[in-house]
Amino acid sequence: MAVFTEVGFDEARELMARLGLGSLHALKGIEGGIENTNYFASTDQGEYVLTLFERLGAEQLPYYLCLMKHLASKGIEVPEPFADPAIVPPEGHALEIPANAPCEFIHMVAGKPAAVVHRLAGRSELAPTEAHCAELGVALARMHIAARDFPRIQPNLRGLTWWNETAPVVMPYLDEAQSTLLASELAYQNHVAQTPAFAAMPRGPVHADLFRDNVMFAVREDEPGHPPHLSGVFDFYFAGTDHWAFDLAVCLNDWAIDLPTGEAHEGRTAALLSAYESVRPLTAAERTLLPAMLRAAALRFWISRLWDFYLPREAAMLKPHDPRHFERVLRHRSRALHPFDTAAQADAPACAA
Ligand SMILES: Nc1ncnc2c1ncn2[C@@H]1O[C@H](COP(=O)(O)OP(=O)(O)O)[C@@H](O)[C@H]1O
Ligand SMILES: N[C@@H](CCOP(=O)(O)O)C(=O)O
Repeated sequence: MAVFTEVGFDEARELMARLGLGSLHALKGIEGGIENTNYFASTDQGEYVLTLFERLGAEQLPYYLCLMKHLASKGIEVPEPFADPAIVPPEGHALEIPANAPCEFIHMVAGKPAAVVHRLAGRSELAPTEAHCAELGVALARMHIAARDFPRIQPNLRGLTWWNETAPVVMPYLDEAQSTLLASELAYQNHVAQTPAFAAMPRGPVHADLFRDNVMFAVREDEPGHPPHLSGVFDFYFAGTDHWAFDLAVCLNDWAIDLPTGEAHEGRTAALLSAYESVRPLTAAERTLLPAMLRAAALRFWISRLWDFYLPREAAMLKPHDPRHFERVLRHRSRALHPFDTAAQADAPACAA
């Protein structure tokens, strides 16, 4: 992440003590990421991550933090958030809890809503092999299934509505070819969203940003000297209720893409897909619409990168992502054949692009 908001050592020390996490001895701003302010916080009891939410309001945060808690309780490797013992969780069904009710996982730090979670062991694998993609595919499908009974609902805030709102904001910065691509792809995705196949695809809580840099791999304690395995998934702050196939497409567009060209890598695509399907086979509607979802996922990150690039925020440490990468991915995806077979391409909705 970037450090958008500086946190004083004394304020962090008081928070860690209040949460029962021990005595703070180091607080270090983290350079990766672009959405929130993150610090590694080391205490005499362990290693933690302090996140200050820069754009998200306190009414959206319970969804993310309670989802992480829900997944952790089902044995999915995610950072578990720490509760303020002074806040009593509201009773009743999650859907009946008012959005502004106090949430035990949200703390105020430097005037911003914040969370403290466990620091996951390991490091991200930024040059994934087919084996890494296969581990990711299994983890993603297990996560979808484990989240099925999560009782809260919150739309993907970076979904179709946001694309429609944000495209006109970035359009003035684009050249003619880019404007044409953006407008036609948006029209295509609005069309896809009206189709029966779209309505038929299964939905649930999805991560929606499960890129290489949001997954950790670590050597297992009982396998010293062996290669690292997937040890955890983090950064749930774009999660929302959306189609599982969209989430799968987000992963394929990062893990199974050749970064210099933006083209799909056949072996990594096959590894990720077949591993995912070894846990949860895709439905017929998902198979039909996977090419459209791959385009949707490319469009989503092209728009957000354009937005971050041309309308940047102040930050002490910020490395904006390159929007041209997802423009290239989108151009390839809108030309590509179906990842399963070419016959199924004919079943996909008419393409306006
Ligand atoms: N729970 C965690 N465990 C270990 N490292 C983490 C954790 N959360 C964040 N990080 C580190 O912080 C970096 C930025 O976090 P990220 O959530 O991607 O930020 P942002 O929300 O701003 O995109 C990650 O690349 C990772 O190195
Ligand atoms: N993964 C997104 C950006 C979101 O930032 P993250 O650091 O929270 O993953 C992209 O690559 O555009």
